[in-house]
Amino acid sequence: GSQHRLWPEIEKTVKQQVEMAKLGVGECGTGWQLFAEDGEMRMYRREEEVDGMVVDPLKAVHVVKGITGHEVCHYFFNPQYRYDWETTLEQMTVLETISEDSLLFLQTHKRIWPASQRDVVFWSHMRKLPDDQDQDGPDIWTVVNNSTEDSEHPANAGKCVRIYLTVCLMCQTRVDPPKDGAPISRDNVSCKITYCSVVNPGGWAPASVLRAVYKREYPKFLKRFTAYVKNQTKNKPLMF
Ligand SMILES: O=S(=O)(CCO)c1ccc(-c2ccc(C3CCCC3)c([C@H]3C[C@H]3c3ccccn3)c2)cc1
Repeated sequence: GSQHRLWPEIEKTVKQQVEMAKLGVGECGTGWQLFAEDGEMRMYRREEEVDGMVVDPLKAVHVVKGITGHEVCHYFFNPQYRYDWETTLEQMTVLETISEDSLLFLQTHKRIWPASQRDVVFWSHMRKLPDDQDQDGPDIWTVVNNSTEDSEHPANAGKCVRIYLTVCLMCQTRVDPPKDGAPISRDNVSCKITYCSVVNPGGWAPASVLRAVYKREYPKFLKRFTAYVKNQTKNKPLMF
């Protein structure tokens, strides 16, 4: 059918974000600093400011047993689950269904004192991609969220400061088949999750407050979200 106005941007951004997510934190020698560790989860950030505002890029890598990349992306992308795991969310609206794997969201996040309340408009796209580093392995599943304009919801028209974000959740599934040729079970799968995010707070907020919020919220978010997916899928058939 005819192309949606956002489709070219979605295509370009998804490819770009997946390539960046594949880059390790050791590579490109730039200053990724480890700021949180919990079991298999490692969280890194780079300290960056734009116009005096903290926009620290974040990259998290986590390995979770018993779930697949398709399942992780399914529960991250679909709006009906979001209030279960996104604790800083106050309001979420699906403004437009662009396609069955692309949605336009408006979200308001809980106010973080002393900063004013924030909202964000972003498109969200879920995609399966061949894993070029492991041709005969399972595909990569990804969800990319990227801020965009929406004429019905202009920035800073109400009480909220509009933020701008790009988020990439990239999932690589690993299957270790049982020796005895038994069918694949949850004990034989694990998922390597790479979560990259850059959030521009949109208006001034004290750097110390923002960095403290990110330090607290991001590890909590990834732990809570992955625990949610494990709990939701534990008695369901595997989704590859
Ligand atoms: O991955 S997603 O696309 C999932 C869909 O919801 C995503 C993640 C995070 C955000 C977000 C938006 C605003 C803020 C701040 C900035 C200044 C004041 C509010 C934060 C800070 C609060 C931190 C935070 C970190 C991680 C998770 C949630 N909260 C995070 C939005 C979307």
